[in-house]
Amino acid sequence: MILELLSNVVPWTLVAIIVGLYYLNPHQEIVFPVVNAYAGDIFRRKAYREYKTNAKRLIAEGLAMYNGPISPLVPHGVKIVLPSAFSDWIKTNRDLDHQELIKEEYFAHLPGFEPSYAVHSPDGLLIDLLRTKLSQNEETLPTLDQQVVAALQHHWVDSDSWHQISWERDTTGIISWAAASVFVGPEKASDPEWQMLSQAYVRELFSAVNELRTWRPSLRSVVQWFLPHTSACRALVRKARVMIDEVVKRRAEESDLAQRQGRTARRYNDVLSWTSHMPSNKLHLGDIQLALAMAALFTTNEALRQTLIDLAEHPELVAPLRREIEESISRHGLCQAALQKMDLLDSVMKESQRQTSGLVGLERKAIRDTTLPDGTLIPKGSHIMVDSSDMRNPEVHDHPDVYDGYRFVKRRQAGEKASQFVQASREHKTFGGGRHICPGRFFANAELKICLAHILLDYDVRLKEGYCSKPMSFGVYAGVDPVAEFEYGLGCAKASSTPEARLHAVNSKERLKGESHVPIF
Ligand code: HEM
Repeated sequence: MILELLSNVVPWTLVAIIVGLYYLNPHQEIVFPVVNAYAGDIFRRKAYREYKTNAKRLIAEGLAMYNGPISPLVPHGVKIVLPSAFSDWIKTNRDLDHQELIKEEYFAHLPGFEPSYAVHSPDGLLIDLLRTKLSQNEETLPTLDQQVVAALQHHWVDSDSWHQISWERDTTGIISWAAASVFVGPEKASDPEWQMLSQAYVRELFSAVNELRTWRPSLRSVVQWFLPHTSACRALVRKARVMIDEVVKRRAEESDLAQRQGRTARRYNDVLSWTSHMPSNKLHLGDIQLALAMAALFTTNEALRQTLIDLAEHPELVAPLRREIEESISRHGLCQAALQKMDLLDSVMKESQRQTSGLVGLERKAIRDTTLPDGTLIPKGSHIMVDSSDMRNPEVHDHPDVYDGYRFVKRRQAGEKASQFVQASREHKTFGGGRHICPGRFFANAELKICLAHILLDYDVRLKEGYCSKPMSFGVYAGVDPVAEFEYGLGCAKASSTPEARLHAVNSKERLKGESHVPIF
């Protein structure tokens, strides 16, 4: 009886849900011709598949069909419009593959960063992470800067001739490896499977956020089971949990063995180890890892990319920066104290941040009716954004549109208290502010300085001749130029200069690698 009832009701309920979803689907009207919208593809799974496997063909066919902007990628419901400049770029880029397209995907998703999706650091864990130093019995584990060197050696081409960067591989790869060495530990930092997984999760999550935003809030909890990016996120979470459980198990076995042999077990100093020993933690350790990757990768990567582009555009900064780095590391190697002495590098990084954050930043939702001191009422549920235009305000910065690597050194010398990279202020809100100010900024600072120190001492950088890079604006947001034609070479400029200069470069490289020093993490 019950079965009979169910068999009558269930199909009709399903049909009603599907029809309802179809008509309620609030996908926005797309102004430009869409090249992969298929009839009946409600959840855009087919569009997603096409995008994943045939993006190159989709774009080529789209461009052949329409001579103007197209929206080739809609699987997640986000319009990715390729204006003519991009069309040209795509036409001339000989080997466009999925990796290249990810650039478009990710810059279209910049607005996806919402504090509500960020992990909150339980018990100040992250702060601990960022401040802690290694203790004695951990010297066998690679330090953060050794991991950066390994990542650079792995990803960047070791050649004296100029080489065009692949942003996806050559910067995301470094940042992700460096961050993983502190988050998940040495076992997985360089593991390509973990690298692919954590980077894919970040991409899928931003896409999923945008994908969900195209549906009414009341439907999101249902459609999330069917949408491609949310499904991909769930699959990646499952995989991450398995991988992290394996590491935890292996560490436990290693510790048991050491105990049985009467040795002191190796002590890991990474988020994985800390969270696994934290009784109050109720989250799966794999979930914490993914949440951290989400908060740390995109943001730090953008900062590295913009700084590299600015250095390439301002070669006059390179020599003083190299000098500063060499002087700072000459006594103790690349340690925390050395990083603190790199004032110019700090200023350059902050100035580069100013280039892409000059518009409007943080997004918030009012959780109750709130009246501001001047009487303005912000009704509950309103989405508000914090105006960051002071970063480009001539009353705050002299010649705000000019890139000045020394800007924040000068402000610091003039007695300004909030001019360091990690400091947030009313005028400079790239790390947010108040209770939720980014707890990862100290780590980002160290990671970026270490990466840049190695890059500056080992490589020469430049933009392809004639290329002029500009940050990209997306509505109220700004992001790093995703297609900047940036080149690097192992001592190219030095090779073409004097033999002494070349020797000097080699010496710096050896000094960075060889000297034993107090590790940072
Ligand atoms: C240059 C790199 C980075 C930038 C520009 C950045 C920016 C931000 C911003 C704007 C927020 C929101 C703050 C607010 O709501 O007021 C935030 C939050 C957060 N960031 Fe970062 N971040 C960076 C790197 C990192 C790194 C490396 C980590 C991890 C080690 C991290 C972990 C977090 C976490 C956990 C939060 C949430 C804090 C909370 O909600 O209480 N961030 N970040």
